[in-house]
Amino acid sequence: MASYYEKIGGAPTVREAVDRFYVVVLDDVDLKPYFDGVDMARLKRHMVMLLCSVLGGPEVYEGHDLADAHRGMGVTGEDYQRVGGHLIGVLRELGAGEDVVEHVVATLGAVRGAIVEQPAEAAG
Ligand code: HEM
Repeated sequence: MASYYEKIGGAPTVREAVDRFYVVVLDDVDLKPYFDGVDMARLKRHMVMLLCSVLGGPEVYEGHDLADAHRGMGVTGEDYQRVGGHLIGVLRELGAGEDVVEHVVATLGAVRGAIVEQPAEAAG
């Protein structure tokens, strides 16, 4: 059975998704300030490896542990939801099926605790 990675078109699709993802994130005025001074080339490289491996590709994630990478940023639950929504949005844009989307949503749920440091101000 084809992996999610193969189904969406492998590394080229993941690279395109990550490029589009950070365009959307940096275009979001609530999120942009987090990325001031960040080496975006390195961040993209790490995000591509992470997403490839999450989707079942052969790439190995070599970035920092997600909790270490985000410690001290004060990422709120609301920010997290927005970032996750942008990622799902670009995956859909690139033709990812619901099975892929569900897998990524589940993974986002699983790593949320490592990244979020403050509760969302309000639900919904
Ligand atoms: C939604 C799930 C998220 C995933 C899977 C994720 C993944 C990553 C990865 C792989 C890195 C690179 C770590 C490294 O280079 O070693 C990173 C760094 C970073 N993330 Fe996230 N992230 C997520 C959510 C967020 C959110 C919600 C924010 C802020 C609103 C954020 C802000 C950042 C910033 C600013 C960096 C750069 C840190 C630095 O280089 O100093 N991330 N993230």
